[in-house]
Parts: sequence; structure tokens; C-alpha cells
Amino acid sequence: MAKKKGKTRAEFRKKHQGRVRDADLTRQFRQRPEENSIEDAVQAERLSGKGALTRKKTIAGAEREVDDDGGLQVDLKVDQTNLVQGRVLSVHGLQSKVLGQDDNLYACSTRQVLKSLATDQRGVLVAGDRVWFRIEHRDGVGRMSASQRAGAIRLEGAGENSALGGQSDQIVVADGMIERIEPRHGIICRASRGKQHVIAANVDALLIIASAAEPGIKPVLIDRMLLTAAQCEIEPIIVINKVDLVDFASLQALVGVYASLGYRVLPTSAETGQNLEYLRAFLKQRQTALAGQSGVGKSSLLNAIEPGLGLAVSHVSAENQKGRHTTTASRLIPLSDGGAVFDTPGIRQFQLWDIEASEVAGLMPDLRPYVSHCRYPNCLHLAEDDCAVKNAVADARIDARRYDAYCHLLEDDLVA
Ligand SMILES: Nc1nc2c(ncn2[C@@H]2O[C@H](COP(=O)(O)OP(=O)(O)OP(=O)(O)O)[C@@H](O)[C@H]2O)c(=O)[nH]1
Ligand SMILES: [Zn+2]
Repeated sequence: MAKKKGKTRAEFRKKHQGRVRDADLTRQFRQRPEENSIEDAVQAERLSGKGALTRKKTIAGAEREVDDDGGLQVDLKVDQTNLVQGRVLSVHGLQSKVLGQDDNLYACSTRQVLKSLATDQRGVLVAGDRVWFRIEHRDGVGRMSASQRAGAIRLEGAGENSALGGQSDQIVVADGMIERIEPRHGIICRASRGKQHVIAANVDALLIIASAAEPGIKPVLIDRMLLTAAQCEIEPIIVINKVDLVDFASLQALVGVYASLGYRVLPTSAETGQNLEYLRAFLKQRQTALAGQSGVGKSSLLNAIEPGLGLAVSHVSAENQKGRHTTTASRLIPLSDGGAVFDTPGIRQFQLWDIEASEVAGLMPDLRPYVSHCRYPNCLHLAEDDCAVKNAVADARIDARRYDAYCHLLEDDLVA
């Protein structure tokens, strides 16, 4: 259990009143998508469900066409038959590395008009985006055999994290120009200075990795990541690695709590190979983000699943770790059987980010059914009267350990 900070509930609650008002402001900000980013606009367009096939919409001060599925298109005369579909592996300034459906890697620029759709131009494309692009120069074709290139592309995805390093210049077969960005789902954002920055798009699943020992399990970290998965509407799966180091019986109570809430919990060992076949099957055909504190075995699991990936397994000091986790640069590593994983320093250990205190209970599946029955609409389920959540805890409809976890999430993470 995480350490308490010695605040009284009254102090804690007082401090949170301000937070709740902040939450309302944030919500207002989100409700004016035309002043925000493409994904906000697209999301709003999809949610509005007005049903026109295409329509003009003012985004970032300019009138644009928006498809019925929310896709942004430069102009409808773009001849899609000459375009190649691909997914963005990484973004480097104005250029993106795009893995084409033909399994070649392209260095792509983005049409200026697409960039102008975003108020924050740096954020126009992110790893995981699905795009349509036009091939412009084929200078590099043939420098590597197809199979050499397939292996090298995976290493390129692994990039700096790979023990072998990227070999991008040799494997890019051509330049390209991105003409269209497909609508996004499963967006992981990071808030900074009041703005949402998307750091991964089209995330189908979030692999929450903990380890049974070295380091031991910290339920509050798992809970935080589950909240983020719920907030981003991304399917979570909890992996407990290094089970070779403990007697599994010692984990059963914890596994039982999460399993009874309907979460998938998978005990694994990168060392003995336990359940790696299951994990491999899960990762197939999905874009999965990996999260978990340093040293739990994220790189080891990936290396075991995809031999030849060569991700560096860390033996680094705590001091070095701090530096490694400051960047949010996102990379998508394609796997040989069609899946892909995001190995994004910014996602690995994420905190609560922009989740407000008032939102936490609604993101916990066992607390959620009660929150609307509290007397006060802004109830934080702490010291308030007539609180349906606390009543449910009192008569054991909510597991007391989960209410405890809720209090820890609020006290330890939101009142920092
Ligand atoms: N016994 C045992 N050791 C493991 C297992 N998985 C990983 N390790 C060891 O744990 C250490 C850390 O593994 P990494 O794969 O680098 O962990 P990581 O989560 O990628 O760490 P960061 O890159 O710092 O985020 C290494 O010494 C691994 O050999 C496992 O299943 N069992
Ligand atoms: Zn309440």
C-alpha cells in the first residue's frame, strides 16, 4: 500500500473543491472541439452523429470536408487508387516513418493542408495513425532483400531501445506524401499546459505489466493504469510477470480481486516461457500499448515473444531511469505476425494524468453503479452524508479493499 501523506479528510476535501471546478473548466474546453485538435474535432463529429455523408466544418478557422466516418480528407478528388495505406511507426519532426501495406518502410511528409487542421502542428500525426500516402521517389528500392528488410523494419520500430539500433536509411524504400489520416480510436493523450497532446493513436489494448517480485506488485499502479484504460476506452489486460520468482499461491488473493471485476489477469514468466503463447496470440493483429514500472520485464517479454527484436534489457541505475522516462516520443514496433506494440516511454509509467478526483469512482467498474445515487452530485465519497458508495461499502456490496484502493488513488495521486 502506498504511503499516506498525513492529511486529514477535511483538508483533503477542501483542496479538492478547487479540483472539481478545474474539472468543469476542462470539460468546457473539451466541448469546443473547433478550438482544439483534429482528434477532438473528429471525435465530436463522430459523437454528434448527424449522419450527412460529407459536410463542411470549420476546424481551426478553415472550412474543411469531413467524411461521415469522421475521417479528414484534403479534398474529395484525391484519387485513392494511387494511394498506399500504411501506419505511422514514429514521427521525427516533419517526417514520419510509415510502414506501408506492402511491408515497405517510407519516409513521409504530410500535406500542408492536413497540418493546418491542427491547432498544434507538432501534433498532427502520431505513432499508430493509419494513413494514406502517395509514393514520390523510389530511390532506395532494392537495396535490401524483402526478408532482410522485414527484420530491419522491426528493429527500426524498436529504434533507440534496440540493442542493435535503428538502420533507417537503408530500409526506407521511398519518400511519400501523406494525403489522408484515418479517424482514430483508442487515443492516449497527455495533458500539458492545458492542452491535450496525443501520444499514441489506434491503441486496441493496454498491457498493464506488473511483476511478482523485483520489483513487487504495487496495486495502486495497476489501479491508475486501469483508470486510464477506462478513460481512453481501451481494453486492459493485467500481466503479472516473473511468476517464476514466487509461490503463485501468494498472488491468488490479488489476482482474484481483479479477475472478479472482469479484468483479464495473465501470470507470465519471460524466464520460463509461462503463458507466452497466450500473450503472443493476444498481441496478434492488435496495436497494444505496454505500461509498467521499470524492471518488470517489458523488454524481456517482447524479446521472448519476438526473437530477433533485440530490445535492450535494462540493468540501469535508478538515476538513469529518471532520464529515460522524461521523453514522450512514441514508437510502434511491428511484430512479425501482424500485431504491433507501442513502446513509449511516456506511457510506460503513466500517472493519473488528466483524470480529475470527481471522475475516479466513475472509472472503477465496481463503484460506478453507485455514484449517481449519492446525495450530492459532486460527491467524492469521502466525508459526505448520504453517500451511496460508502453505504455500499458498509453492507459489503463494494469490497472494502477496493474502497481503500479508491481512497489511495485520490489521496496519494491527486493531492500531490
Ligand atoms: N526471474 C525473472 N527475471 C525476469 C523476468 N523478466 C525479466 N526479468 C529480468 O528483470 C530485469 C528487467 O527486465 P527488463 O525487460 O529490462 O524490464 P523493463 O520493464 O523493460 O524495464 P525498463 O526498460 O527499465 O522499463 C532483467 O534483469 C531481466 O532479466 C522473468 O520473467 N523472470
Ligand atoms: Zn458518494
